[in-house]
Amino acid sequence: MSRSRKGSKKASRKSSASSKPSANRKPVELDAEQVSAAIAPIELPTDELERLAAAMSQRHANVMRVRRDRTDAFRISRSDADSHNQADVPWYPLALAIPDGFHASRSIDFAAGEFYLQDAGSLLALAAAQADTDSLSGQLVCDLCAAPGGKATGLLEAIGDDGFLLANEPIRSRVAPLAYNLSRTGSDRYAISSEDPDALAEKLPGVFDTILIDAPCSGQALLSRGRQSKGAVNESMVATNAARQQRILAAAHKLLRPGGTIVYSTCTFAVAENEDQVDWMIRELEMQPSPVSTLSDYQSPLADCGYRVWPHRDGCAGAFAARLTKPIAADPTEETAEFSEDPWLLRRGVLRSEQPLDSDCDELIQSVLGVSPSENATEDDSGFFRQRDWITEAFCKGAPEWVKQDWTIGPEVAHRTGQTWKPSHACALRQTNDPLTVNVVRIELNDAEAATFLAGGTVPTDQRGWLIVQHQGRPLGWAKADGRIGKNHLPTHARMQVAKNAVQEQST
Ligand SMILES: C[S@@+](CC[C@H](N)C(=O)[O-])C[C@H]1O[C@@H](n2cnc3c(N)ncnc32)[C@H](O)[C@@H]1O
Repeated sequence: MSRSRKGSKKASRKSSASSKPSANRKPVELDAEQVSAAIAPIELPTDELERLAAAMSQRHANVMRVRRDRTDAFRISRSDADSHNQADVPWYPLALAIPDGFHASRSIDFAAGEFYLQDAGSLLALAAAQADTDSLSGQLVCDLCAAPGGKATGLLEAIGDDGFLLANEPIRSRVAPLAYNLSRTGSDRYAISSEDPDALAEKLPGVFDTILIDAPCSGQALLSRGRQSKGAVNESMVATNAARQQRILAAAHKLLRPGGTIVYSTCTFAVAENEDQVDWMIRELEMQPSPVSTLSDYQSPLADCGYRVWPHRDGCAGAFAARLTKPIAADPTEETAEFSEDPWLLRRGVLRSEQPLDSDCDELIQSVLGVSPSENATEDDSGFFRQRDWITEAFCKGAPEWVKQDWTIGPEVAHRTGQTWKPSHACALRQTNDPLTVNVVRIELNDAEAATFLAGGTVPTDQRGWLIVQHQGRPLGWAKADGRIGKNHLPTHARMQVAKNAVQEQST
C-alpha cells in the first residue's frame, strides 16, 4: 500500500466526496427547543443545545473502518489502538478519516474490501463490543438486526479464525446486501438467518457468547442525512420503537448463554430508546451493567454502562451503545439448546457434501475449485456444501451443528443461471489461503487493468477457464477466459468506475 496515513486530525475536520449530501436528500433541521425535548431528561446548556441542533442538520464525513488483517497496510498500529486520544476516531482506533483528495468509495482498495465506509458514530457499538481488540476471538456471536452489515462485518473480523457469527436480518429484502457485505470480508465463518428474534430464540436458546442488538429505532441521528423526517422526534414514534426494542431485547436475552454479553445500540437520541432500555434490562431481565473502560469519555449521564457520541462534540451523526452481561447464576431451569455444549470442531480442510449436489454443480466445483464435494464425509470433516434450488453454499469447518437447519443461509459458492452453474462472487472474495479457493488459477492485474475490470471490462490473459482476478494479491472477482481474454463475471452491484485519483494513489 503506497498511500500513507495523513496525520491524526479528527474525522470531523476531514473532507471527502462521500461527505457530500446526496442530491435528493436534504438534512432535516430542528431548533434548540425541539432538540431539548428530544433528549429530555438529559439537560444541556442553551448554547450547547444550539450547537447540537446545528450539528444535527450537518452531514458528517464517513470514516474508513479498515479490515483488521490490513491495518499494517494502512499504517494503523497497535500503539494507535492503545492511545485512543491520538486516533482519528478516538472511540475506535482501527478506523481512519478519509485522507483529503482520496476518493475512498471509488478506489480499488474499496473494491478489494480493504475498508468499510461508515459514520464514525456507528463504530460506538463495535467499540462497546470490543471488536477492536481480541476479546471476541473464538466466540459464537449473533448480530440480531444485522443488515446491511456495517457492524456484522466488524464482528466477523473480530471473531477471527475460530469464532462463528450468525447475522440475522428479519427483513428479507435486506438480506442480499448483508450477504454481499459479509462476503467482502473474505471470511467464511458465518451464516445468515432471516428470522423474527422471537422465532430465533425458540430455535437457539442460550447459545451465544455475545449478541449485538443494533435496534431499529426512531433514527434521530439520520436527520442530517435526510433519511428521517421530523416525525423521528414524535413521542408516539419513540414509544412505538421503544416497545419493539423491548421485544427484541427479551428475545436476545433468551438467545444469550449465562455469562454472555449483550451490546445494545441505536442511532437515536431519545432516552426512552436508550438509557431507559438499559434500566429495563437491569430491572426486568436481571442483566448486569458491564462498563467499557476505554469508553469512559463518552459515559451517558443516565446509565453506568451506556455511552453516547454527539454530533456537536464528536463530529459524527451521533449514537448510543451499552454493554451488559447475563449473570451465570440465572435460572438453572432455563432452557439451553443441547448443541450449545457440543465441543467445536475447529479444523480446516476439504469440505464434503452431506447430500449429493446437482451433477453439473458438482462438476463445476471439482473443475474450478479442485475439491470433491460429493465424496463421503469422514470423521474429521465438519464443514459441508449444501445445495438449494439456485445456489450452493459452503459452510466452514467447525460451524455449529445448527447451521445445517434449513433456515440458515451460508456463504455462497456457486449459483445457477438457467441450467448453467457458475462460481459465485462471494467465493472469489474468500481469503487467498482459504482451502476452498487455494487451488484456483489467479491472475494479477495492474492498476489500469483492475480499473477496467471493475468497470465491467475484459482482462488480458492466455489462461483458459474460470480465473480469480486479483490486484496486489487481493481478489476482485471471477473472469472466464478463452486463452486470449477473460470475460468479466462481476455482478452488477460489484461494478464501479474507479476514480482517477484512487488509481494514481495506488501507483505512486
Ligand atoms: C439500525 S438497522 C441495523 C444496521 C446494521 N446493524 C448495520 O450496522 O449495518 C436495524 C435493522 O433491524 C432490522 N429490523 C427491523 N425490525 C426488526 C425486528 N423486529 N427484529 C430485528 N431486526 C429488525 C431492520 O430491517 C434493520 O436492518
